[in-house]
Amino acid sequence: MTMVFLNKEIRDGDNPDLTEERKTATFDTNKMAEVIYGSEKLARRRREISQAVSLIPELADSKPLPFLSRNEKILESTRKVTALNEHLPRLINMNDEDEAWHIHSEVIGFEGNPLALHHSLFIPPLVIQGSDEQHEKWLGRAKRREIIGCYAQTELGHGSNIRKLETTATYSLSTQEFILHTPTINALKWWPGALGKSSNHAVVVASLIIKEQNYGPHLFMVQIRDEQSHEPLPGIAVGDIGPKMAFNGADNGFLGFNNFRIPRGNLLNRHCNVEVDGTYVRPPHDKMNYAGMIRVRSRMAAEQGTFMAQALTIAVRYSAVRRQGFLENKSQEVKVLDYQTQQHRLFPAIARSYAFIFCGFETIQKYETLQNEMNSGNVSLMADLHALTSGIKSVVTYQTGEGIEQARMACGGHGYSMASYISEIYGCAIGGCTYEGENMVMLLQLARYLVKSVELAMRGKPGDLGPMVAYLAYPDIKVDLVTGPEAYVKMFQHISKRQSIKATEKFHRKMESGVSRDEAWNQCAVELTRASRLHTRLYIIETFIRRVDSIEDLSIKMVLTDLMNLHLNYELLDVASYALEDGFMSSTQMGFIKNQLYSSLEKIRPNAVSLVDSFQFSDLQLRSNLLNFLFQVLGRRDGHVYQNLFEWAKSSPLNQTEVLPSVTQYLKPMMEKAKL
Ligand SMILES: CCCCCCCC/C=C\CCCCCCCCCCCCC/C=C/C(=O)SCCNC(=O)CCNC(=O)[C@H](O)C(C)(C)COP(=O)(O)OP(=O)(O)OC[C@H]1O[C@@H](n2cnc3c(N)ncnc32)[C@H](O)[C@@H]1OP(=O)(O)O
Ligand SMILES: Cc1cc2nc3c(=O)[nH]c(=O)nc-3n(C[C@H](O)[C@H](O)[C@H](O)COP(=O)(O)OP(=O)(O)OC[C@H]3O[C@@H](n4cnc5c(N)ncnc54)[C@H](O)[C@@H]3O)c2cc1C
Repeated sequence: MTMVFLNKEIRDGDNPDLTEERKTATFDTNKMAEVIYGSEKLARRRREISQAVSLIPELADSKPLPFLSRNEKILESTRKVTALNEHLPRLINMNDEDEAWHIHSEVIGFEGNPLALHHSLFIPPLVIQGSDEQHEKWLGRAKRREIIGCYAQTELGHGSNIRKLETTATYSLSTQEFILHTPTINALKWWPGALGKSSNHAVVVASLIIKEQNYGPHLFMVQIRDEQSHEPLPGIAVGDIGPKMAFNGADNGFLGFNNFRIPRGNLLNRHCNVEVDGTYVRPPHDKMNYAGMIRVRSRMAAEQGTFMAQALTIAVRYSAVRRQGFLENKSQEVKVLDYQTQQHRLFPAIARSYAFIFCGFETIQKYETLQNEMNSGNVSLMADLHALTSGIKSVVTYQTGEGIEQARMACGGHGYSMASYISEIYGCAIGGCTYEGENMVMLLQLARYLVKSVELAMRGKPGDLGPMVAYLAYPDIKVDLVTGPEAYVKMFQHISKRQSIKATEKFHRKMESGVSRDEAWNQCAVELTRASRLHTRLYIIETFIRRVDSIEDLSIKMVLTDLMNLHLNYELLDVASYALEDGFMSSTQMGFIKNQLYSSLEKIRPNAVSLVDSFQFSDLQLRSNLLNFLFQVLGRRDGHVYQNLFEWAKSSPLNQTEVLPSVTQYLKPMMEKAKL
């Protein structure tokens, strides 16, 4: 059998323009995949899983999703995810989250499904916050999918400010139960994925009230629907919140409680507790109940990096088969990928995808360390990781949105068609700017940390600064960018440090002038978010450099060095005004950065297709598969775009009849009337 992803594999019948691209690559895409996914085993397992999935027709879409109604989409995503459930034990290692994530994204894609949140937001908080006894009771059932769950925190009136959640869980001393209640419409849970119609359990976040004292948000395991009839339990109102910008194969929902009682043992109590007599046992960290959110945010860089990579795979392959206009040779139109503007649109985004994935690996590992430490009662790492992941989730989601949108535009008119699949990827990815903490709110969380760090440095205590912010106390020494990546890091450190200090000083000046702390903070908020972005971008650059330094294979190292140099120059150019402002960067250096950037584009050009091929997304994953050629078609590995676009259009329900009712009912009478 032919393996799908051999390096430079040339298949008979592939579009020759793509074949030519694959021949020019200077490296092995399988080896690059090992670097992207972290090991030979992980990369190989992904290929094996993709191969196995492609041989199971029931795991492919049975109809083109853009042509389906909302109900049909939910039915189809549920059909696929339950069919997948049957095959899973044979296809993946059930204890391996990476394999599970990969196979779900192959089969489900970006449209969402009723189990998407079960594994990413229902089981993890149960694991993190539940006691051994609670694991015994619910975890096995959840993992076996005997029950389906979601994470119900956000309310109609409050999402960002979770201290003000209005849903209450009042402890009843007499019955030793919690009484869940939704006092107002605003207090309805609103948004939780898979809550609306699919879940029968939820981890609910509610304000814990004991003897009229409010102890803030806590997590409770709540059964919301009958396990046999699937009807909502008495005292519960639940439903779907309606169509969204994307993710319409999932049923995001609302949930209200009318004095709904749950046993005392349903408070997830690994780290805190309410004893029988109502005594509250505090967790080791004030924000322990927020730990699950750090976990999700720590995964977002890698996740969003792969979202952007999928859009770029589609756009780069398409750009290599799309010919339009002329350069020197007037006898043949050029591939649009040869235009410098097209390269400038796509290549920096490829570099960011790599950067986000590398950075994501680091944050996931950091979270795992935190989790182990928390399990043994050490919460000292929480503040640092909260600050770091708050910044990273905000920067990567925003830049991923930018990158996907550029990918769409790079496909011209066909990018606007749902046949490109890019709008679906965009709709899902851009949600990341909002979910898991609205970006501005999270940038301001990181800013708190930066301001505190600057204050420490100002008080002459640089030794107290953690490694992530040690640079805030470094002296300013001018750098020569020609010397390489370290000089770029130093330049970025200067920019980031200066902005953090400026924002902190402004904040102090406001307070000294008599403005209250909160008001002063708000008056400096834009400057503070700028500091957070710069700090985060610096961190991402550093992770990129660390990763490239660690690579041994020379051919891979060379192409990744080109990509890293592109990243360094693109990022620095983007923030150059900060360094020009105080003369730290000269206009000559600015010119140098631009020239380096343009020369990086040229260097990357012959490897562009192979750099995206290296992500090894299957045609199924890009909804461009051969088996189901009627679906989204722009990113096909074989490059046969046009005939498949035509097939796609022919399959539109509108084309199943020649004369539509809109014509007979309205247009024809209008035209007839005009003739009179
Ligand atoms: C076996 C098979 C398995 C298969 C499984 C596979 C599954 C795969 C499935 C599918 C794959 C398909 C692929 C397609 C993918 C599609 C993906 C799309 C999915 C979409 C899913 C979306 C899910 C979304 C979920 C949610 O959004 S849940 C809700 C999230 N909500 C928030 O994030 C709220 C944000 N707000 C807050 O976090 C807080 O309110 C706050 C902003 C942090 C403020 O909190 P507050 O208490 O008010 O604190 P402050 O006063 O501001 O600060 C005080 C202090 O506390 C510190 N602090 C704050 N938080 C933390 C913390 N977490 N840790 C540590 N410290 C913290 C803060 O720094 C302050 O410190 P200082 O005082 O020292 O400054
Ligand atoms: C696709 C999707 C899936 C989701 N899934 C879930 C889920 O499974 N479970 C769940 O519980 N929730 C879920 N959510 C909800 C999500 O977590 C919240 O929408 C998110 O936390 C933002 O909160 P909000 O809606 O209250 O925004 P708001 O806070 O109302 O934001 C509105 C504006 O106010 C600004 N703002 C708010 N507070 C401040 C501040 N302090 N300083 C400066 N500016 C501020 C914001 O920056 C923003 O510009 C989901 C949301 C989406 C879009």
